[in-house]
Amino acid sequence: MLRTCAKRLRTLGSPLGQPGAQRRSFSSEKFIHKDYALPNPSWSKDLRLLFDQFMKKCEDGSWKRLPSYRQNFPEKIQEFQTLYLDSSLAKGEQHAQQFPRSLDVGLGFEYVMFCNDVERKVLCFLQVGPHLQGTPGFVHGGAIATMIDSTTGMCAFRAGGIVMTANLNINFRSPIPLCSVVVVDSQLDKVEGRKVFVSCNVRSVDKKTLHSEATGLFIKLDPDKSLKK
Ligand SMILES: CCCCCCCC(=O)SCCNC(=O)CCNC(=O)[C@H](O)C(C)(C)COP(=O)(O)OP(=O)(O)OC[C@H]1O[C@@H](n2cnc3c(N)ncnc32)[C@H](O)[C@@H]1OP(=O)(O)O
Repeated sequence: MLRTCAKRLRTLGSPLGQPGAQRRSFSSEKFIHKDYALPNPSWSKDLRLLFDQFMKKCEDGSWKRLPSYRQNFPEKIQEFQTLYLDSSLAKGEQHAQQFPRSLDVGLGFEYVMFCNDVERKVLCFLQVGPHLQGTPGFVHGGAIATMIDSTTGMCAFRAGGIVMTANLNINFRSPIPLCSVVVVDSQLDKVEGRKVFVSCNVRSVDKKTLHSEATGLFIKLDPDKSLKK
């Protein structure tokens, strides 16, 4: 698996595999966004197949592919700061990046999410790159938690708007081989006032191996309470 992974990365070549390549340049006049939830040469056959399969499911409108960017749109940052931060604390954070998109292409998290708002589900097809190693040959638990948080967070966001993770409970059942592809499957359980409950499992592509199970509690942010920095 690792050898295949290294081979795919070599084919990426320059400039994609180089540190700093594909960085977005920021200026208030021109903000370039690249959608990273689309196939690139680092994607394995498994990831590509899942992507193609779900793009077909999008044709009747039941499923939607969710685009994914490294940086938030400036107007969204502004809106968030205006609503939830004490104005005296609000600072421009134009150079901040979304953590799961901050590693170079093919080395970290390669993923695409699809949602089904009727079934209240978000699925993430994830290829775990060689820079996410924990125990030799396997993915770091924190990297798995990151993608569980992101996927369940997206599921909660689609139901409740702007939310933050209040509690995340994960059982790691079997290790994930580095460079493999897994499916993070999240389901909205219930919404109680500002509390959004989501559950999730992580399985191998053939569904035979259960890697992790999790539950998350997300809280819808209250515009009357400012977040402290
Ligand atoms: C699309 C985007 C995907 C992104 C995914 C990534 C998301 C993240 O990783 S967010 C980063 C990690 N999370 C954080 O840093 C959050 C830190 N915590 C906080 O800021 C606050 O505790 C926050 C905002 C969650 C809640 O604060 P606040 O709005 O004051 O809510 P609060 O009034 O305390 O609680 C509301 C309700 O939730 C309950 N609650 C809050 N926290 C918890 C908790 N940890 N466990 C159980 N219940 C809780 C309260 O008991 C209360 O219940 P009830 O209404 O029944 O009395």
